[in-house]
Amino acid sequence: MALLATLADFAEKAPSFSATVLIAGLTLCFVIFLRELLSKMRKTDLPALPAVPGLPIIGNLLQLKEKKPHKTFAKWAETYGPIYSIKTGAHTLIVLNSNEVAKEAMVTRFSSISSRNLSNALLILTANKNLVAMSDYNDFHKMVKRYILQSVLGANAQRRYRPHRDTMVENICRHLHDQVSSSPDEAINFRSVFEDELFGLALKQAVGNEVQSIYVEELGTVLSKKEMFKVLVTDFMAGAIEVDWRDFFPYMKWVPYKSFENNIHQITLRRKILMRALIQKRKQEITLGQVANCYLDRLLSESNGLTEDQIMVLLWEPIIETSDTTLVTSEWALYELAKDPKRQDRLYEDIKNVCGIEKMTEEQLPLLPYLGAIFHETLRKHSPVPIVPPRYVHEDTQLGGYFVPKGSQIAINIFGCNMDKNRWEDPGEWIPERFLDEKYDPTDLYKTMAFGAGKRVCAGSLQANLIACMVIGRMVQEFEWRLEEGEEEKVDTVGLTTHKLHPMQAILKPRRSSA
Ligand code: HEM
Repeated sequence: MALLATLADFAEKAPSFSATVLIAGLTLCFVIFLRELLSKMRKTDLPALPAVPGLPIIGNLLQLKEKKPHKTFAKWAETYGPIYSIKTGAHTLIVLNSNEVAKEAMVTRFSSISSRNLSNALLILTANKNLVAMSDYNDFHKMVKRYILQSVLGANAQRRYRPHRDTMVENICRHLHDQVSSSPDEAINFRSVFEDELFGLALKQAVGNEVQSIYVEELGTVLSKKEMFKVLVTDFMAGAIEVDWRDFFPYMKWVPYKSFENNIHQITLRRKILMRALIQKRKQEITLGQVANCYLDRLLSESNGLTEDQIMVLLWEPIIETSDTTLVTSEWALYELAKDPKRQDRLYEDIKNVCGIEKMTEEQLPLLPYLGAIFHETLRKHSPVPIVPPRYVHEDTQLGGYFVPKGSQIAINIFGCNMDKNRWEDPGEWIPERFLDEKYDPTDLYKTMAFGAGKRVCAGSLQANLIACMVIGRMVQEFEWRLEEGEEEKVDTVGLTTHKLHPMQAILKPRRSSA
């Protein structure tokens, strides 16, 4: 009111027309300012978030020493509820553990929480957020998401790559048959066979062929496919969980941490050199007129505006994404089936009823709802991406009825959502039948939060579904699976995604001849 009176007083002394305009303008500004202030005050009237008690300066960091924060977060949710805050050094991290609050953050309040907050390691490894999955939500993101969907992950592109997937599945069957026939009583490491084939598929989609080896001029040596896998996949996965303590104390950024920096820079440099060689190889093939219809061809033809470094990381993205989470899902599903003969028999009978003596095909997937249920239950219990790459709140907002201030970081704990006792009966048990309930649409890929939600939902969910379901189904159609003794207890995970720490060892008995 005092401000309004001062304005009136000022107007009396000013020439009448311009004074009226001025008063109107200033009054409008004041009303806007007042509205903003009131809306802020209303927000802060919301209750404060429950906070997990921690220590001064370091907050809850010591409680997160074990490299499986998703499990600690889910445990805290039992005491503090589905949404609470913790302190990670200088930062406030808001942790979401139920489908309701996670969806509110990913869909309803997305516009206030749409940018990424990456660790120092991830910033370097993603060449400053140049991946579709790690970029902020902006024009660059929309453009490169369109590229990857049109060229690799969308329905049309996946139809084009169908022969590659079929070849991959049959190669896996052939390798396993060979191993079983040469040593029938020996346990088999399914992962080592699948990993190699899946990486081959990733290379075919990205650069047009499987590349069994490549001469890398900058290294002066030939790299085998196994060595390429290490440079492009394994090293990144290890680097991504490297902790730089300066992430938690930004005011200490000036302190050098040489061992961390050297390690991450080495990983990035080796990847860059190898990707450059792969790109060079494809460019030579293009000049020779070899058609491949791969992602690189598209990136090169669309490259106006994309730098060489951007093309390199964008091309690398589907290689790492194809090679990891689908493998995690398929291995856990086969582990659960090998442990559970009754459910394995049920799946086998279903496949036999639908396919007879013929090999199962992708066209038959919609006719196999139990296989679909196995896929979704595995995604739920083993949450391949347990925590969504952190988001950043760039304007004041609210979640779950609590005020969430600008500057907070958000961790969406998918594992916590999938273990929520209020949503899932016996969440710790693997019960695929729960997804046969008629409340679920069999074609819905998003029955759990495994793929995220909203505008940043996983772009690779269709590919993941096709590959994992075909691999699980064909493996059970081809072999009877039993865990080797002592395997049942080996449920520990390692890494950024929920990789089985000990690759599954299973005894396989062929159900069909290798022909
Ligand atoms: C079972 C397998 C998979 C799971 C559980 C999974 C899960 C996820 C999750 C949780 C996100 C983050 C969503 C967010 O930030 O809100 C994501 C994003 C993404 N995923 Fe997947 N993913 C899988 C397979 C794949 C595959 C095979 C590819 C590609 C080859 C892929 C490509 C992507 C991309 C490009 C994004 C970024 C989407 C965007 O930011 O707009 N994913 N995925």
